[in-house]
Amino acid sequence: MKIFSAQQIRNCDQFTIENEPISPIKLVERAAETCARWIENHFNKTSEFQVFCGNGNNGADGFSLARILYTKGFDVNVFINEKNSKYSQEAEINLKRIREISGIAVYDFNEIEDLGFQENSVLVDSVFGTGLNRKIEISVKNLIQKLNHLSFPKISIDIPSGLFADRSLEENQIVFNADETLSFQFWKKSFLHPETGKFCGNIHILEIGLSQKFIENEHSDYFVIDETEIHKIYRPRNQFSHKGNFGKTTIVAGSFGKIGAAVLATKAALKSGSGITFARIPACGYFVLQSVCPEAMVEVSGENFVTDFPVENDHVLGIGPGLGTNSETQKSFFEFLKNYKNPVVLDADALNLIAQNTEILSSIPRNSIITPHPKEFERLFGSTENSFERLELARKKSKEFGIYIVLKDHHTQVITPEQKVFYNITGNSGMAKGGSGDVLLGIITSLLAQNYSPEEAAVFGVWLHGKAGDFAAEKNSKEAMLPSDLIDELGNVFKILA
Ligand SMILES: NC(=O)C1=CN([C@@H]2O[C@H](COP(=O)(O)OP(=O)(O)OC[C@H]3O[C@@H](n4cnc5c(N)ncnc54)[C@H](OP(=O)(O)O)[C@@H]3O)[C@@H](O)[C@H]2O)[C@@H](O)CC1
Ligand SMILES: [K+]
Repeated sequence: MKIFSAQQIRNCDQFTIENEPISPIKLVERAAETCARWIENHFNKTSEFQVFCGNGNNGADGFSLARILYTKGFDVNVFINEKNSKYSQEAEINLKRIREISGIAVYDFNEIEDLGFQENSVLVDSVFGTGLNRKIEISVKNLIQKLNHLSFPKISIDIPSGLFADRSLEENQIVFNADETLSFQFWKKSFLHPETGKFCGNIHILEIGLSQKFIENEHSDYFVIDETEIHKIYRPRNQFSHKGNFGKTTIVAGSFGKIGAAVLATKAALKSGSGITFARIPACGYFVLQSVCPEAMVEVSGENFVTDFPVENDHVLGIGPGLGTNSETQKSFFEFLKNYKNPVVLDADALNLIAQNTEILSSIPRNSIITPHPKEFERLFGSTENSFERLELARKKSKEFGIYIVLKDHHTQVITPEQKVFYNITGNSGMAKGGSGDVLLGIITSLLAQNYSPEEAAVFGVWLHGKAGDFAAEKNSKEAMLPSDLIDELGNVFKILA
C-alpha cells in the first residue's frame, strides 16, 4: 500500500470530490460513519463520548461523528474552542447541525475541569488531522496535556492531534496520547516511526472509498508491506521441480561461543525453502551444527573463527551471524569482498567488521542486502537526529553504494537503491531478543538463492520473519517466545500463503 504525504492526501481528497463526484460534506459524513461503525463494534451503549473538535475538517469529522453516535443511542458531549470563529465550511455546517440537537451539549475546551467526566467516558480527539501545519498553540496545548492525564479510553480520529502525517515532531511538541487511532484509507509515515508512532496506540486503517484511480496513478516512494504485495511476490513451488531449482545457500557464520548464531541462520535458511544449504563455520561448531541441522552440509574453516571465505559463484552467501571480529576473519572477509561480484547478504559481525574500516563499503557487491539495526547503521554511516533523518540517510547510502538496506526497527524498513522504502508491519516486541537477526539473515539469503530479486527477498523476508514472530508470540507469549520458535512457525506462515 502506498504511503502519501499530507499534501498528496489532500489532493486525493480533492480528486475524489471532483471525480466520483461527491460533495465535501458527504465525504466527511462517509468518514464519520465509518468511525461510528467501528466505535459501535468496540464500545457498548453505556459509554459516554466526549468529542473534542477543531476548526478544520478533522473537527468536521468529529461533529459529524458526535451526531451519528447520538442517533445510535450513545450519550455525547462536544467540546470546541469558543474563541475560534474561523471554521472550514464542512466544520461550520456540522457544528450548526450539532447545535440544533438539544440532547448534545456543546462546551468550551476550558470547561473540562469544571464538568468532571463520568467514569464511563471515552475521549475522542478530533482537534487536528492531516492539516496541522505548525506547532500547537498554548490553549490547545493545555487541553491536550489535561486530556493526556485522564485515564479514560482515548480515540484519535485520523491522526493523534499534534502529529504531522509525514514528518517528525517539532521540539517540545504536545501530542494527544491515543489508545486507538481510526485513520482514513492510508497509513501515515508518522505512524511507522518510533518517536511519533508511540502516540497512536492501536492503528486501524478505515477504507472510506477515496479514488482508486488517483491512488494508482499518484507516485510515491513509500509503501507499507501488505498481504496483497506479498501475494504478488510469493511463488508457490512447482510440483515438477527438484532441489536444484531452489538454489544453493551458504551461511558463513559462528565463532567459539557463538555457534548458536550459525545454527539459527542455517535452520532459518532451510525452513524458508533453500534447495541446498551449506554452513561454513569454524571447526569448534562442527558437531553441534551437524547434529541440530542434519539437512545442511557443513564446511569447516579455521579452528575457533572463520579464516577463509568461499568464492562459489553459484551459491548465495549470507555472512555475519556470530562471526566475531578477529583480525584474521576481517582480513579474509575484506579480501573476499574485493573479489566477489555477486549479491551477498550481510548482517551482525560482518557489518561490525566493515564499520572498523568503512572504506570497504564501496567493495560490497552491487545489489547486496545489508541488515543493520540502528546501532550498526550508525557505526556504518554516522548518527542522525531521529529515525526520519536516519531513513533519509539510508536512502542516500543505498543509492550511493547500490545496495539494499534492511533497517531493523519496530517497523523495519527496506530501502532500495532506486530510493523506494517499504515499511514492514508484521512482528512484535517479543522478537527483540538476541538471535532474531540471525534468523532474518537466514530467511533473506534463502529467498535470494531461490531467485527472488533482492527487493523481493528483502521485502518478503522481513514480512515472513515478522509474521512468524506474530504466530510464535500467539503460542508462547512475547516474553517466552524464542527466535527458534519463530523458525518453527515459518511453515505455518507459508501455509497461509499457499
Ligand atoms: N483527506 C481526506 O481524504 C479526508 C479528510 N478528512 C478529514 O479532514 C482532515 C484534514 O482537514 P483539514 O485539511 O481541514 O485540516 P485539520 O487537520 O482539520 O486542521 C486544519 C485547521 O487547523 C488549523 N491549524 C493547523 N495547525 C494548527 C496549529 N498548530 N494550531 C492551531 N491551528 C492550527 C488550520 O488553520 P490555518 O492554517 O488555516 O490557520 C486549519 O484551520 C483529515 O485529517 C480528516 O480528518 C475526512 O473528513 C474526509 C476525507
Ligand atoms: K485528531
